[in-house]
Amino acid sequence: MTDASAERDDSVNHVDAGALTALPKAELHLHIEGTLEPELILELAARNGIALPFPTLELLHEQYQFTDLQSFLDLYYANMAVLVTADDFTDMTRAYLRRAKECGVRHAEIMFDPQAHVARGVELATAVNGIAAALATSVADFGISTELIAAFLRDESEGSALEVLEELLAMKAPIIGIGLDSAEVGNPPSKFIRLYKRAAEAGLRLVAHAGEEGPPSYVEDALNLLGVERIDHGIRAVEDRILVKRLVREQTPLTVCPLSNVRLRAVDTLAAHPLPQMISAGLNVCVNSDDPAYFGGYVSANFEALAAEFGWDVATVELLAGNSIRSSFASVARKAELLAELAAWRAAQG
Ligand SMILES: Nc1ncnc2[nH]cnc12
Ligand SMILES: [Zn+2]
Repeated sequence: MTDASAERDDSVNHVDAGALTALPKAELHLHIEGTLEPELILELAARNGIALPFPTLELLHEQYQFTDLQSFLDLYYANMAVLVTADDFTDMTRAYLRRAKECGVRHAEIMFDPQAHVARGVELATAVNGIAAALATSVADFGISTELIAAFLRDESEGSALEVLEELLAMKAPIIGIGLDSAEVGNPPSKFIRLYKRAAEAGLRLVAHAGEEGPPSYVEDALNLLGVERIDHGIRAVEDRILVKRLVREQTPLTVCPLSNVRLRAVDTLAAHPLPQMISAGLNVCVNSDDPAYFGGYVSANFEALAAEFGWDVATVELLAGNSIRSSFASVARKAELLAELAAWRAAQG
């Protein structure tokens, strides 16, 4: 990391860590299974009598060094073995909401991976009901409005995704939309045209991971072939000037996850992250934590690392928080409430 403070212009209104955690924000790119902290993994393993390959905190911590997306996914899926009962899913979700509250998150759109649980023999209803129980009281318990998104595994078949989607619809699962995640390269959006068509027919909102490790053409295809409203990551879009122009013109939300990108080596260092370039280009970007238990921090940690690295001022973090709120699937009234909170935060910064 470069020493951004050495280059700071004191006339610029920099933001301190306290202000960044108080900043009212929405988190739009968050995998609930990626919030399973090592301590909770061990606790749930003990509760469910599951023998883990890495049975101590020390051994588990040693596994958190990733070379790419797949090396992370291997551990992420293995650790899900501890999620057995609905209470396990509820506890995991509540633990996230507790931490999100400390980060100033006021609205969260939470992805879960239904196929990953069904494949382990966990009933779909167990996962859905467990997560939904925590979300049902998120406003009362944590002051956070929430939505749930079912993310489908792009390295599985479209048929498998369609089967699970039909089951979710039949059980009236409280999902607002669908997403697409897991191993990107070699699994283009074109594999999932029927899935997204079915979800759109069912009135669901559409998002997809694209341009994390995959090429800019995956971002374009997610828009053109799947009709997504929001792109998760999208950082490789910057490699295609014409695509950037389109994304700026259409103000397509890109849910960027900087610490994730560094830990999964999508970028070499935070200093080399394209986010400042994306902001300058006029792209509709926001900051998110992706899988915070694996990538060194929750959403405030992302803001803090970025603000330190790039010497951000109040106006920049306000823009990013505003983008997160405006790009959410929250109601018009809720967005207005959160934007008013953001304006109050701005006024308090002087
Ligand atoms: N960053 C990520 N990219 C793709 N799939 C994921 N599943 C959980 N985190 C992911
Ligand atoms: Zn993700």
